[in-house]
Amino acid sequence: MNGAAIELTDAALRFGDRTLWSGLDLRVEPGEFLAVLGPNGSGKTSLLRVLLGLQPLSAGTATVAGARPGRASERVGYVPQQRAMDQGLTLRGNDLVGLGLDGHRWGTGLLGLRKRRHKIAAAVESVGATSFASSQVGRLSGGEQQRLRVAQALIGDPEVLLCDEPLASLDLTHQRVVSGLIDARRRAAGTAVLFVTHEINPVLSYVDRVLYLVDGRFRIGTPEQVMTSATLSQLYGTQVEVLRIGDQIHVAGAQSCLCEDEVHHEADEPVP
Ligand SMILES: Nc1ncnc2c1ncn2[C@@H]1O[C@H](COP(=O)(O)OP(=O)(O)OP(=O)(O)O)[C@@H](O)[C@H]1O
Repeated sequence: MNGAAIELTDAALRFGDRTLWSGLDLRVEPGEFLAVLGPNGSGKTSLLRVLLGLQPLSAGTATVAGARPGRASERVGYVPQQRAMDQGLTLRGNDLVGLGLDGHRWGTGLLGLRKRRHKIAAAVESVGATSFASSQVGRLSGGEQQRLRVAQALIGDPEVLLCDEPLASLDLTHQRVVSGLIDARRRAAGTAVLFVTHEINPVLSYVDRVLYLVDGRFRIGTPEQVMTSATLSQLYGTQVEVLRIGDQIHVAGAQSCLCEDEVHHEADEPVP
């Protein structure tokens, strides 16, 4: 792919009187890992919705995988937040992953079906899900379901991977597995990753740059540039302390901020 994987120019998003962000210039390169951080309601998911073509910008322009948002969906993968699927869901893991394939590309003949099956098996194997991919997804654990969602998002070999808090409600082990899979793909295939998260620590070693949104303001830069007491205090408009403990970053003092220390539990209950 020539040029940026994602490009926003002087982009703004407003709902009524409220400006979520404006004057946003962002260029994400192929293979880059960009973390999008910010408190609840700062517009992280809305940014993803813009890039998916589900939400028009109020001003400015956006390009994703070389096209207007939503126009190149076969070149864009999407990993949603982990949510336990209905236990009664009889869809099998392999079929869930297969939903990520563009049906037209494979045809309906025997050859097409065989190629499709191989492609699904390879995607399932790449996320270490072979042993449970023929089970009904409703009976799988949250971590297993999330691995299948990553396989579904990656099976079409996307140029851009959009992730909406894919680690939320996963335990630490599965956070590592899922984020490691995403990192491995962008290194191997040059997939650009835009990763919305409340917690930077599970992905800190992968993050090239951070887009940090707070109440209409934002900062873009490397974690070293953005995750400092001075920068976050300025963004939040109040004193915020950023502490580096070992290889982790802890943010203290920002009201409803990063929630770095929030404990996540594996979601067992279906979320309505
Ligand atoms: N279509 C819409 N119409 C009006 N307001 C909206 C719409 N979509 C989102 N909002 C508002 O925009 C704000 C930002 O929402 P968004 O979901 O993007 O935040 P977020 O940063 O992802 O938050 P969280 O961390 O809680 O998931 C919220 O206050 C939300 O209510």
